[in-house]
This record gives sequence, structure tokens and C-alpha cells, in this order.
Amino acid sequence: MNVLEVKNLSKKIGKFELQNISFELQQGTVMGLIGQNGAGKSSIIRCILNLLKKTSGEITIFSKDHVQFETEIREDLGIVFDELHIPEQLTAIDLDGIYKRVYGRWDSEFFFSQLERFDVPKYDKVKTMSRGMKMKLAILLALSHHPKLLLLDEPTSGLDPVVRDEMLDVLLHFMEDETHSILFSSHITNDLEKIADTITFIHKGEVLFTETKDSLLYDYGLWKGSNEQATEIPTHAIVGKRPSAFGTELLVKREYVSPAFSLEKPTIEEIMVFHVKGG
Ligand SMILES: Nc1ncnc2c1ncn2[C@@H]1O[C@H](COP(=O)(O)OP(=O)(O)OP(=O)(O)O)[C@@H](O)[C@H]1O
Repeated sequence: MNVLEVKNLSKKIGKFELQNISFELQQGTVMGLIGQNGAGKSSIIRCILNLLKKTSGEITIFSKDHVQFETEIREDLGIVFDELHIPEQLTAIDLDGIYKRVYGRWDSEFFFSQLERFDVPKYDKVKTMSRGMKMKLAILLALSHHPKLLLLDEPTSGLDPVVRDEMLDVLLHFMEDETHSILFSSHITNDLEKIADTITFIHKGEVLFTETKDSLLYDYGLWKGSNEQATEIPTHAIVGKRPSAFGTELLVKREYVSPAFSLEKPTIEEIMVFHVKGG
């Protein structure tokens, strides 16, 4: 069952355009939306949430139209942006009081237990918190009404590796329930490598591909060798090329390359960089 379906989404924003974006998020899975700065990831999430009005296309969440059933859908959605959009003079205690009135299923007990678990202070004003603290608070605010789908827009950008790891732990814990799903936009591909099941790659407002992480990492290989040896690799196998200390580094489609060539497993970051820059 798909919890989110985006079909032929188009949206013009100034000179930028999202063009015919389509992808599906299956229940119980995590999809990573990757792409360079300015590729259109945030705009897609904003269109899904109807914060940006789409020009055309169809978006359904839990099989319901995202505009027509917006209020109903919100109860089951947890949303985190890269900035915490709440008044800075409030404390976690104040926020509990506010969210309780917004969400029917708000769970104060869960919220306070998670604040304690992740060392987020209850009585401090948001403006006195570090960026890491604020992002942990943002995620806990998004989780404490027990949503079924999390939409996360660059939640780990600007965080140190320890806090990022803690955040991923929270998300992995959320995913232990198989009815839960996450759409997670990031250009920190390391994080996605840890938790994503599928990857949708956005480039200049278009979907370049959607693939499962495992097949993505299996389908591509990284070859390193001299410039001369590189000429033996069939050109249709080459996705991208860059100079290296050895001569040349190639990202190739494994299926078109003879097993005689030794290939390394690329990272998602390498797949992204070669696609964007190495053509
Ligand atoms: N209000 C706006 N007016 C004009 N152009 C905009 C506006 N908002 C976004 N854009 C443009 O839309 C494009 C896509 O931006 P978007 O924020 O969706 O990208 P992104 O992939 O999320 O990037 P990042 O990783 O930097 O957050 C960019 O070129 C941006 O300059």
C-alpha cells in the first residue's frame, strides 16, 4: 500500500520549475529525496503539504487528495523543516500546552519522556537552545501525536555527527512500527544510506531516478585505473567520469561491464556527484 503518491507534479516558482515529478512511498518504508542545493526537494515537500499550490498533477496521502482532505490528513502527519518555526520565547512546557490543543492524539507523557531521553530541557526558552537541541525538539514535537507518516525536510543539516546519529536513532525507533513511513529530504547522503529503503534523485526540478537503495548500490560500480585502461570500458556503461590520483575514476553500470574489470561499491554520494558533474 502506498501512503504517498505524487503523480506528474508541476510547479513554477519564479525562474525555477518542478516538472512532472512522480514517485510513490510504500507503507513501512523510508524514502530519501536527494539532490543538490536548489534541486527542488523543499519545493516538492511544500507542494505535498499544500504550502505551495501546485500548478498541475495529483498528490494523495493515505489515498486521499492532499488538498481536499488536508485537515484530516494532518492528524497522521509529522512534519520537520530545517528550521524550527515556533516563537523563540516558548519552552517545551509551553509547546506541550499548545500542541495538546492542536492534535487530538497529542501524548504529553511520551513527549516529556522523549525530551528526557534525548536531553532536551523542559524549562529553557527555545532561543537559548543550540541548533542540535532545537532540531531534536522539532522531531519530538513532530512525533508526539503519534503520526503515521513523517515528512522531513533536511532535518540533519547543520548538526554534528553525534546529534545526527541520535536523530537517526529516533527515526529508526519510529520505523519499528511497520505502519509508519518517512519521506526524508537531505543532501547528507550518509544519513540516508543508514535509513532509506528507496532513493529518489531530484535534479534541476526533475526526477532523475527512483530506485531501492540496495539495487542502486548494486547496479553501479566504481572503477579506478589509468586513462589508457579507461578506454577499454564500453562508453554506454559510463555514467560519469572524473580525474583521480590513478588517472581516471568512472561510475559505471555494472551490467554493461565485463566481470574482468574490478569494481568497487560506490556510496550514494558518489552516485549523486557522478550523475550531476561527471557526465
Ligand atoms: N519563493 C521563491 N521565489 C523564487 N524562487 C524560489 C523561491 N523558493 C525557491 N525558489 C527556487 O526554487 C529552486 C528550488 O529550491 P528548493 O528550496 O526547493 O531546493 P532544495 O533542493 O530544497 O535545495 P536545498 O537543499 O538548498 O534546500 C531554487 O532554485 C530556489 O532558488
